Amino acid sequence: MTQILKREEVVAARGVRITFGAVKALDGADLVIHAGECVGLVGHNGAGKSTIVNVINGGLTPHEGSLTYGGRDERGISAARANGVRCVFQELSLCPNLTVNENARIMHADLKGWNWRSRALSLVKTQLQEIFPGHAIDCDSTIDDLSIAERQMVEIAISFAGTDKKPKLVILDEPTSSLDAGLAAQLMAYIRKFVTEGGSVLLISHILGEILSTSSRIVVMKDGRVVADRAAGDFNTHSLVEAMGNVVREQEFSRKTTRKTGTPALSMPPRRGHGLAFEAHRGELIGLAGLGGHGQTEALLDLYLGRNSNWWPTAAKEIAFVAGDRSLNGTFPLWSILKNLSIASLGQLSSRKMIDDGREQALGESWKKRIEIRTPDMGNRILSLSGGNQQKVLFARALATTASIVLMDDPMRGVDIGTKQEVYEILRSEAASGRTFIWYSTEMDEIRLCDRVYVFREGAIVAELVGEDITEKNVLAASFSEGAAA
Ligand SMILES: Nc1ncnc2c1ncn2[C@@H]1O[C@H](COP(=O)(O)OP(=O)(O)OP(=O)(O)O)[C@@H](O)[C@H]1O
Repeated sequence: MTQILKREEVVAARGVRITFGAVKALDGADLVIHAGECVGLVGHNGAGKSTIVNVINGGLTPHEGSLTYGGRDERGISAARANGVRCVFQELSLCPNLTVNENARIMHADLKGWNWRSRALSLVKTQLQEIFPGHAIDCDSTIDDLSIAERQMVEIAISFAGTDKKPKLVILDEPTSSLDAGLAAQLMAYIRKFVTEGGSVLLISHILGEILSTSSRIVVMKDGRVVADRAAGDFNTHSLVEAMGNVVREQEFSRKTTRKTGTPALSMPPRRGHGLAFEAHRGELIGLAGLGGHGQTEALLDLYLGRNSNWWPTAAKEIAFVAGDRSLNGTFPLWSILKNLSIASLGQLSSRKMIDDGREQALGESWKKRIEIRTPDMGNRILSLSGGNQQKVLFARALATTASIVLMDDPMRGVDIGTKQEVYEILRSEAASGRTFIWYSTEMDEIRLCDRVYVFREGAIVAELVGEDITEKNVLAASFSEGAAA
């Protein structure tokens, strides 16, 4: 610890206050980052993590408090950039209609002159290979053609890349939210190496395991303030959750052990003409597992839209969907939080074709309390919410419907641990009352909560795991084994 404090100060924000109307996003927060350390930053949804990132990155000027780079008082995005600060935002910020190398050019202004395209391409390719060895991203693609995980990987690679010199500090705001466990482990290994070589990383994540295993120091935020700042070795999961202001609850779930019987609520023949067929029965919690990008999202979309040529949902409106890419397919950015929540339930909120405002407000208030949507007013715009709180609204939108089947495409992305525990309980009790959930998750802890799990590989279902067989070892074995479904 003493050694860390003696290191060069890369950036220091002290006593920072930022308000948005009535909301105190930062209420006198301090964050100092030194060369050669990975600082883990954790806190509940809406604690102020992304806001302090925006301050350090020069995008927001503190209403009060000081900000220095290397001890010098400077302001603005270009000052941050000139001081070697790079940021991978929670809402990915690549230009979707440009190619990978064109995006690299935007982030690295010095990639100019003759042949810049091939230099940009080789910069990204080299960096991707260094962070995610063995990746299969086609770097000639337009960003639109990449999956959300691939976009996240490209943005991370562009941020760590250096045309002449490496960045001093890379801020990663929930960098693994769309990555599967294997890719997340590769990134964590790279961060450790980067830090050992003298670089600094500010790592924000709700996955406490990666914070504990990768950070040298952990800073905990609550309601716009730093409430703990200690060496990572001084924390364990339990103490970290407590410092965040949550109670650790043991997830005691009794899985359904009965075999599938009767007519399935939803079914689908083997995908890509091989592997196993898919079936979901009433009241089941079905997990879709496997490495990210192996066809789980496509399977959910086929189930929802009935695009599979051999199958058609009998009553599509009986199915609700929680989209995986919230900014692309989830939120209506110009609408209020309440309208975003109620849109899928208008039928039940209307009488004589008119929406009943009172019932709509009541629906909003009940979900606001139930999963703690942190806002002073549900009439505020959805984009005024922190990322995790937006995700909660999408989740509530699906659960508030009367749909008997709920499809979920990695719905807990960026949701804090306290809310996750709450949501797991809601899922379990709704399943017990007959709702069927089909849940793609990149987190093994969530897959373990399911009654039955289908493991995907190269677009097909290669294994079905039930009850006690749902283990990380079995999921990984099926994900990698050539003939798993044979
Ligand atoms: N542009 C904005 N307008 C109004 N309120 C905002 C705006 N940006 C952030 N806030 C509010 O500031 C608070 C802090 O938000 P912030 O995004 O920093 O939280 P966070 O800790 O990053 O949360 P998450 O874990 O969900 O990403 C929240 O209450 C949020 O609603």
